[in-house]
Amino acid sequence: MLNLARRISSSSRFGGGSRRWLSASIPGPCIIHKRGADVLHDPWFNKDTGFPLTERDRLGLRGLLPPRVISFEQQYARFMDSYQSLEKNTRGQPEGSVSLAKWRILNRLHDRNETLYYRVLIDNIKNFAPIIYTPTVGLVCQNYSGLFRRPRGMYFSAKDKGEMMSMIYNWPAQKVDMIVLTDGSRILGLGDLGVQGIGIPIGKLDMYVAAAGINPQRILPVMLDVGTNNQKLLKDPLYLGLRQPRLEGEEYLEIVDEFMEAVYTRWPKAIVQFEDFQMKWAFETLQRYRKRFCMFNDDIQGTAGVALAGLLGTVRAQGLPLTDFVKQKIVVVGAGSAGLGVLAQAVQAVTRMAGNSDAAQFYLLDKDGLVTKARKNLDPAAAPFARNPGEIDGLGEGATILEVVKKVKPHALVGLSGVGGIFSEEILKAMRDSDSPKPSIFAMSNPTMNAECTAADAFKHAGENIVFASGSPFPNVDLGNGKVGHVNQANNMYLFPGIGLGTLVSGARFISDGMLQAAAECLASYMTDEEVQGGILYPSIDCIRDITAEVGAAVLRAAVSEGVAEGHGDVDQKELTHMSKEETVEHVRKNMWFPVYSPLVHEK
Ligand SMILES: NC(=O)c1ccc[n+]([C@@H]2O[C@H](COP(=O)([O-])OP(=O)(O)OC[C@H]3O[C@@H](n4cnc5c(N)ncnc54)[C@H](O)[C@@H]3O)[C@@H](O)[C@H]2O)c1
Ligand SMILES: O=C(O)C[C@H](O)C(=O)O
Ligand SMILES: [Mg+2]
Repeated sequence: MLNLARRISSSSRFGGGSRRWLSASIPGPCIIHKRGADVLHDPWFNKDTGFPLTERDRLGLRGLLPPRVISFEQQYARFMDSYQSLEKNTRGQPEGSVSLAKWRILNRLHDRNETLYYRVLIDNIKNFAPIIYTPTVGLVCQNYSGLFRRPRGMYFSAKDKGEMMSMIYNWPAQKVDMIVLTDGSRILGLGDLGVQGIGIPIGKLDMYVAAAGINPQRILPVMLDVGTNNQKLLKDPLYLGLRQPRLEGEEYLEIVDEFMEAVYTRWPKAIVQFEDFQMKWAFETLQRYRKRFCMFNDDIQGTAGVALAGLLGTVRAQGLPLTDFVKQKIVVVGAGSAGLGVLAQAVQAVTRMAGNSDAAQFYLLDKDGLVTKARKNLDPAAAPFARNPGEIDGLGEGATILEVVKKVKPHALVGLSGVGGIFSEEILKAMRDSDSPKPSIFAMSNPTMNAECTAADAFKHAGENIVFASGSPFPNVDLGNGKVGHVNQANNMYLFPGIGLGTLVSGARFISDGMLQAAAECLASYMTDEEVQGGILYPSIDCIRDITAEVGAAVLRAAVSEGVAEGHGDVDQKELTHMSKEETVEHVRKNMWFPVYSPLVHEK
């Protein structure tokens, strides 16, 4: 519901520096250089029927709107009414078309009135996240060329080589804080969707606004269109991207290099989040840019922190001290950017706890089964996690998931394969013999259809005492007798907004391992013992702004202690250094934008 008691932002509509929030109830003015119909057609300034009469006079709007002024609260209620009517009227219709209808109504509001859009999004994040983010965003990407009405964000294609440095100045905002970039090559578990993958940066940045209060006037979704290898799209007459196979090798890297140079020439303090790149480019670009630019890869690094926080939670759920993490047997299915990122961070955690990684009992499987040192053409990125063939009771190269689960009896089974339903009934039943009293099953692949198993199947086959997490939301499971199987959403949305916000407010030059580790540790320690004992590993998405403020503060403090923070806005590095933990959280919170109608003041 609309929360009128919230604090309001005085500043952010200017795009000029992030001034502190006011606790007073009068929002600061906003300078506007347009008048008349141009104001109504700019979603950033538009208030629809909410323009007060004096403002209508000042901005030349008189006569362009019906005479009655409708308050923000009334507009909000009217939108929610139409949304709820849509829900009622589409009951019983196919889920996909209902979700798309919901996405359309939200998208229309986004296109028309950003203030109202972000306010309803923030207040109803639990209901709307599955529409603007996973799983519906996957469907939107699959149908993007048909759904396209208006552009959002920027598109740089292979045909723009040599032009990017000037093209970047076509973006109308003077300042950009946060960019989410994709090349569309691995969209969720849906594969190569080419230019249609732009839906992902848009959805991620909506989460940045909702969860981290990044000013929406300073976000930029970007599609790097280097072609697609998706034959269906290449043949589709409506496909909006380049009709050519993906660039490879140096040709590909030259495009990404040029884009990165262009971005940092115009906005040297912008943060770039790489999203949904196929594995080879995800690792290569992270390696290539992470010390030169302020960037991170969400699928590798954001996912790793969320998974590690969840896995540490499952140790606590068993009533064990955190240091027992080193004894956990964890099977990860999927050796891509996400699976390898998770294992790398888990190994780092073991090393911190035990002094070295010898104790780690992790098992990695890909499409060819258990990854061992006997693997032909073993991927160097997977090599550190390859087991010796036969070291566990005859488990050899390429052993199946079922064989591995039966022999290893893992404490946790983590799915990051992108393959829906791969945790079969037999595999889930085998988890009943796990060495853990509360076996964990993380079906983290997105969207819902690609989850390794459903929540209901996990509780049905693996038993009621499991701890369950999925990447896309599932409803809690009714176990009968008043008992409920809790579903956690192990999604990087719990970390990337805080990583971005903490980095921004710290003014860090780059994103260090220490900053990422601090983010994961903060999330891991967020839940109480009682909650984790009840199988609840992550906070409710309803309080995503609170957790993001905490994560952001942890990231900021790590940046300060590692000496990479340079300060942001009118708060310099020295001032950041002197803030207590509580003051840092408050400072991060104060930097969050919050949507209200600001008085508009026209300037030529
Ligand atoms: N929940 C989250 O926060 C989150 C974050 C990142 C990625 N993901 C999801 O994880 C999935 C994988 O992402 P990625 O970037 O690692 O993809 P990727 O393409 O880099 O890797 C996929 C891996 O799965 C393996 N695989 C394919 N079929 C398999 C099978 N039948 N059995 C075992 N392994 C198999 C492949 O060999 C590959 O190693 C996607 O569905 C994505 O949506 C979820
Ligand atoms: O986009 C998500 O929901 C999580 C993750 O980044 C993914 O690629 O699946
Ligand atoms: Mg992703």
